[in-house]
Amino acid sequence: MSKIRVGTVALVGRPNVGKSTLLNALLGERIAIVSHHPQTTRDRILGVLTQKDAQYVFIDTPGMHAAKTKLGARMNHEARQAAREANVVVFVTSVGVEPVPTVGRFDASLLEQLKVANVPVVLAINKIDRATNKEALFAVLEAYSKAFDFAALVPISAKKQNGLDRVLLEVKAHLPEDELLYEADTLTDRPMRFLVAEFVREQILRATREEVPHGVAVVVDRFDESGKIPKIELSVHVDREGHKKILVGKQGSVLKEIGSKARARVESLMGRQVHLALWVRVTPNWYESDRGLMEMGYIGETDGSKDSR
Ligand SMILES: Nc1nc2c(ncn2[C@@H]2O[C@H](COP(=O)(O)OP(=O)(O)OP(=O)(O)O)[C@@H](O)[C@H]2O)c(=O)[nH]1
Repeated sequence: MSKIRVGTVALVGRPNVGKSTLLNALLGERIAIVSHHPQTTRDRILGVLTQKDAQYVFIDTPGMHAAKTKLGARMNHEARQAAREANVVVFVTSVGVEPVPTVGRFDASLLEQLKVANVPVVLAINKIDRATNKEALFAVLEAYSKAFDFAALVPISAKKQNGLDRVLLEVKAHLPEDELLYEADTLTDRPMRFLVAEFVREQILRATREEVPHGVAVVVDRFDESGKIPKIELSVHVDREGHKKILVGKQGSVLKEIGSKARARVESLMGRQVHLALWVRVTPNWYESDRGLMEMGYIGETDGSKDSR
């Protein structure tokens, strides 16, 4: 097989800057979950994009942030790890309606961490579609280029799919020459049951907005493909009784909507009809204990102690 540019690319940035939207736009498929809530992403998602002359293996890192809970510490750890392992980092930041020509405190501290990682970093300034004052973007670019020695600086809109080819081009320039890591038609290495749980979690975050925060975990209890129509059963663990009430809604209306929207996404990805059943269970403080995190699949048996810092 002839050699092309191949390597891993970590998407790093504060919560809510649009990393998952960017990943989905680059892949042309919605794998990562997107919501208005910060810190939607909890796991690293491996998405693979294969083009004629390059294969990009993307890691979608959870937004790095000050750790308040064990789950937070876990996310920080994953993000740093991803940056260390990657051939190239795409550092995503975003601008508002009126772009501010300074590097925020959060971004500055993340960039400090990246200096240590010593990998090429491409800056993607996202959400430029929101900026009414486009001129102000130049000052933003200048501020960032003073703060860090970026391999390239690219203004983008993940939502409107602007600037994405430029990002890929700049990333490709720093990927090593190698043979394909994955078959050309691979989209993700994540098992379908993981994606199904993520799709349900996405719909929960969308349906409940601020009322049910991040104390929610989705676990697949049964994934049975033996029949004509696959049967998937999931438990939704919430922190307290009040959250269960909100999630279920009047006569089950909210849960029904979550289930049917998630099912539609699963069916579209699997290309076939599925049965999907959801149960809501109250499991207080699951995210504050190693055991809880382990049971929900956020940490493995061996790394529990490492992340209890
Ligand atoms: N206007 C605009 N909104 C965007 C753009 N990209 C993402 N968004 C929105 O920003 C919000 C956060 O997007 P996500 O992709 O979930 O952000 P994230 O960085 O993955 O967030 P975490 O999972 O918290 O790390 C969503 O409401 C997106 O629709 C963009 O280019 N323009």
